[in-house]
Amino acid sequence: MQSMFAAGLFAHQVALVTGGGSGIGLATARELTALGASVAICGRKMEKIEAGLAALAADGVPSERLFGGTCDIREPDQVAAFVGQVIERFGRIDVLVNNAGGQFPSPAETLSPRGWEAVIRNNLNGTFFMTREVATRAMIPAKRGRIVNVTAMVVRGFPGMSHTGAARAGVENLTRSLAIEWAAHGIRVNAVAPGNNIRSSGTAQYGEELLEVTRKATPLKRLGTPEEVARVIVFLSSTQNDFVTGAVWGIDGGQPLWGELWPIPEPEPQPEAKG
Ligand SMILES: CCCCCCCCCCC/C=C/C(=O)SCCNC(=O)CCNC(=O)[C@H](O)C(C)(C)COP(=O)(O)OP(=O)(O)OC[C@H]1O[C@@H](n2cnc3c(N)ncnc32)[C@H](O)[C@@H]1OP(=O)(O)O
Ligand SMILES: NC(=O)C1=CN([C@@H]2O[C@H](COP(=O)(O)OP(=O)(O)OC[C@H]3O[C@@H](n4cnc5c(N)ncnc54)[C@H](OP(=O)(O)O)[C@@H]3O)[C@@H](O)[C@H]2O)C=CC1
Repeated sequence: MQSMFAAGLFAHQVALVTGGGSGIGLATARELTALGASVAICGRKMEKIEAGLAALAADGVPSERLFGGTCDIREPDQVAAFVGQVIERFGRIDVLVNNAGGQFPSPAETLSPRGWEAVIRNNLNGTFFMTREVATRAMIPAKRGRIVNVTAMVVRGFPGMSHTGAARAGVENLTRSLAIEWAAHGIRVNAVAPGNNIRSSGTAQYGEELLEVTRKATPLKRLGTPEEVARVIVFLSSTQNDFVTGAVWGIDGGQPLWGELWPIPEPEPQPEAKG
């Protein structure tokens, strides 16, 4: 794999990538390890983690620079245990990529309280639990760190998936708050917002038909790749942009600027206000 970054950019550094066993997370882990980082990946399913570790090993990354395990980011005890294992294994954490997340399509009016909570917990709570754990145990004591949150393109709301829209908007705001709170600790906090138009293991679950709708609604008229998202994550994770913090960078082929994202039922015209 040819990298656009300088060889050894992450030498002697340690990165933790949540959801690193597949898709954007794995592409990020591959780029970071190619640049010399030691990487820890986690997810709920061990088979995905094993597949991710195998892909990294096949790239030629030595096993002493790899660590993986199960951790559901929604569970603070599991988060604490995993972060403890990473620190025990590598002694430090320089970079945290909060990539784990996901949701399901549902109109707001039929979304159950448990369905709403499941998605808020998965995307907002989990990101906060992991971030606080890594910051307090590794980054704040070391007075250095870079955190990159992976959200989604929510500037136009997220009709059909309002739960994730709310959660991701929460993560974007958390990004800004922590960028300020932790600036004094030498920690930068940024986010990337992939469009709904990245072809990945994640979007495969939504089917080709919806992906074609999102492609057509993209000014660049193509889908993005996990590697294109990973390169921006890696740039923000590096020391090459030390004056960038609290930013949310879109990777979306111009999608927020133009076009119908996906069909929603045409609303009945509303009566004009009287008086
Ligand atoms: C019409 C608009 C469609 C827009 C499509 C746009 C095109 C693509 C854009 C894609 C952009 C984003 C891409 C990605 O995010 S890639 C990542 C893809 N992966 C996923 O999204 C999967 C992630 N899902 C999960 O991890 C889990 O399903 C989740 C954590 C969300 C929930 O798991 P959990 O174990 O907590 O859930 P439970 O089974 O305990 O259920 C809890 C309640 O949630 C309800 N639920 C769960 N799944 C569904 C479902 N598929 N549909 C409806 N409701 C669901 C469940 O019923 C429970 O509630 P109740 O007890 O009340 O029944
Ligand atoms: N692809 C796209 O177009 C877009 C993607 N995104 C976001 O980008 C991120 C990566 O998505 P992508 O690579 O496409 O999809 P994937 O489904 O391949 O990646 C999601 C990863 O997160 C892990 N994960 C999910 N929930 C949890 C949890 N509670 N605890 C720990 N790990 C978890 C999954 O592993 P496991 O199932 O084993 O837990 C999986 O490895 C996600 O947050 C996604 O929502 C946002 C916008 C668009």
